[in-house]
Amino acid sequence: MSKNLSIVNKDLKEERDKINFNVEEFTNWFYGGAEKVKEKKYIENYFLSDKDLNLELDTSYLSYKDKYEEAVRRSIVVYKKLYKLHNEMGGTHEDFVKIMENLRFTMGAINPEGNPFVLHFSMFALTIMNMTNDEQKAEWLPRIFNCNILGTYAQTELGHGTYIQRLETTATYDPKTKEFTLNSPTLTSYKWWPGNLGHTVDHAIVMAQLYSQGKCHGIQPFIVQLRDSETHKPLPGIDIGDIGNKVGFQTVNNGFLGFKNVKVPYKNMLMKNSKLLEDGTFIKPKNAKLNYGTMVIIRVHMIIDAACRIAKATTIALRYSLVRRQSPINPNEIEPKIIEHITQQNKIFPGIAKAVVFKCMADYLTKLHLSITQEGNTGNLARMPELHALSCCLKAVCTNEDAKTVEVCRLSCGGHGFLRSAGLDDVYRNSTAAQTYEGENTVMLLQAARFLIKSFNEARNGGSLTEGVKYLFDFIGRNGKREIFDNSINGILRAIQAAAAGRTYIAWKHIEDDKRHNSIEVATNLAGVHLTKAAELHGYVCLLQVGIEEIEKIIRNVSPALGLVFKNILELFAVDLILNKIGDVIQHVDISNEDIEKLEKQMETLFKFFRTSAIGVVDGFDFSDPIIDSTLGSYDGNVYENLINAARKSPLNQEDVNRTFHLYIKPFMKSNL
Ligand SMILES: CC/C=C\C/C=C\C/C=C\C/C=C\C/C=C\C/C=C/C(=O)SCCNC(=O)CCNC(=O)[C@H](O)C(C)(C)COP(=O)(O)OP(=O)(O)OC[C@H]1O[C@@H](n2cnc3c(N)ncnc32)[C@H](O)[C@@H]1OP(=O)(O)O
Ligand SMILES: Cc1cc2nc3c(=O)[nH]c(=O)nc-3n(C[C@H](O)[C@H](O)[C@H](O)COP(=O)(O)OP(=O)(O)OC[C@H]3O[C@@H](n4cnc5c(N)ncnc54)[C@H](O)[C@@H]3O)c2cc1C
Repeated sequence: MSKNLSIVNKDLKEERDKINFNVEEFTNWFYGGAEKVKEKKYIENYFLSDKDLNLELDTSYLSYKDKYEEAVRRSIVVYKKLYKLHNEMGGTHEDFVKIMENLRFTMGAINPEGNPFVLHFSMFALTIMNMTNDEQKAEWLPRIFNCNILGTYAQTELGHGTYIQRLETTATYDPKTKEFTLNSPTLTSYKWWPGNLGHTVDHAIVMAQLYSQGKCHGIQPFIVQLRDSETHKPLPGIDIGDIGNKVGFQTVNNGFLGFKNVKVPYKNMLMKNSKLLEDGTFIKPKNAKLNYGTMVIIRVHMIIDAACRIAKATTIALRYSLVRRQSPINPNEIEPKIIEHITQQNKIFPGIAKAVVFKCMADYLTKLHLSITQEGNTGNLARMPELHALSCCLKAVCTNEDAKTVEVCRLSCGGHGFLRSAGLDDVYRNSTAAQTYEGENTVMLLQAARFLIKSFNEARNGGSLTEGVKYLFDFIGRNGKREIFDNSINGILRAIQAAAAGRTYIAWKHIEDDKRHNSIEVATNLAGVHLTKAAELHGYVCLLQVGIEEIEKIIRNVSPALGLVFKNILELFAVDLILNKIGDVIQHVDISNEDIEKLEKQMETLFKFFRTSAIGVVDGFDFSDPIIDSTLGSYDGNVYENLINAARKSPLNQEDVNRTFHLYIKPFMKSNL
């Protein structure tokens, strides 16, 4: 890829010259302030400029094994530097978090197919931080942060990923020896999928059914050593390995794991929530779902990941669309930049708006998570179900939108979008993986729908509702009358709320009707399609509601020019949403054909305004060239030079004649068949 930033493609330069707001001001908002941007740039450059990383090597051409080994090598270069930088910065916990936050983006450029240590610093560390008692923290945390041990989160099994109550791994306690014995009684009880498990880590949090005093007490977390600290050989009774090639995440080293009479000391059961006394007496936690806490944290984090993947994909698609010229609109005119085709704007502009609104949602959810966790630490668990429902719902809606948007961006780049060097394939693979991991999206929507149906019943009975679902009262209050549409942002919000509430009502009624002949569980299953649609619409309500609230605040705090851009983005998001959900809206809102045509016209007007701001916004996402890593999306826009340079690096082009010519092709051609 061209490194010369001074020679920017003239079409792209012309676009940047027209930007009428301060791009830096947008960047400062996106990263949470000028200081954070400075930090991000510093940390990014600190790692990416390291020659030992050998980033010139295009790992996509390596074999599966070589890719993994290179990913481990690069990660170790990074982690060594991480500790050096951490010490230089002052060595506090806050410094560590700052570096880790920025590393999330940087690591994508260093190991594009995934990080073989990601679970150590995320789910493993977080579980130990949040589910242990004080002695356990003192014992394990220093070893984790010094990387004396490396760990993962081993929950999913061959037979069960979703319905974790039925995990089959057993941990049987013996009060005489004060040990648990871990076993995998069936093939389906083998752990399957945990990231970094195959050959990288030597420890894991293992979720297993606890048996004590002859009773099963449900799934509990245990810290288990899997490999010898010196030789890295699997310990006796441990059957462990890599699960093989996947659609993506090739270097994450997802693994399998079986136990045969593996002994684990008493102190290794995580005891913050459930407790087991040394004599084997089990003490229930205040809420059994506290043991699911790590999944909730990661689901919350996944919203910002989705926003960033969309931001990256739209940056590539837009920059390319501003330099690619094809197909005159007026027959006698020069070929326009492809962005002039309105359908191209329709492919890319709503995606940019989604990245911004998802970022608002990520900020909101992160704050909510913090406040509900603080309440939890004082023993008040009342809002746990609300957080669970919201994080499930938004994890599903945002990662579904993410995968769809990234794919549309790829399509918007035509043939070149299909090249690996375009940089969209890993983004897409990571997006689709996110639809499955940390809770499969349909299942996540069904969890959110449980909360909606409960809230609907509560509303019907005149009970109280949490803020985010109060719109159900409006629906019930209308008593079967349809919401009257008005074409304002709040009008659009009310329309989507009416659609979400209406679909919740349909699902609720479906269940009530079916309950006459079936159990509640069967009736709920039969209403499943309505339930997932209701939850999805609820997710959009949350996004729009939070988008409106957050963007109103932002507009009050930024320059008028940037404020207009945010207003434009919010309207784009809202109008795109209602047009995409018009079928659901029509069912529950009094909206005329003229209203819909007006919305369609409004979208065109919004595109017109956004046409000049779009490049400023994607530049404002501030992905440096090594991070964007795309022939089509580099800052200089020298797409064609980038493409040919990347092609020349293909291993096949390192010699004029490939040996297969002499081995096979020539003899075949000379054989006269
Ligand atoms: C220092 C580092 C800092 C930061 C790093 C941060 C981020 C890095 C970001 C990303 C990198 C991370 C990862 C890399 C990539 C991949 C890793 C992937 C990991 C995994 O996939 S781990 C495995 C994940 N597995 C799942 O998600 C399983 C999904 N299934 C479930 O969650 C449960 O089975 C399910 C569906 C919730 C059902 O549970 P259960 O059967 O027990 O419940 P019931 O149906 O009987 O009852 C439901 C009932 O329970 C309530 N509830 C359920 N969960 C919760 C909860 N968590 N909190 C509160 N309440 C809960 C629910 O509301 C129902 O209540 P009701 O009965 O309706 O009243
Ligand atoms: C890339 C990747 C990384 C992963 N990393 C980890 C890790 O580090 N640690 C770990 O423990 N696990 C990990 N996992 C496992 C992951 O969490 C599970 O695969 C996920 O939770 C889905 O569970 P499942 O595979 O059992 O799917 P299933 O539940 O078998 O899903 C199959 C189908 O059944 C449907 N279905 C299942 N239950 C219901 C229901 N109740 N109602 C309606 N439909 C239903 C689903 O919607 C889906 O369509 C990872 C997975 C992937 C893909």
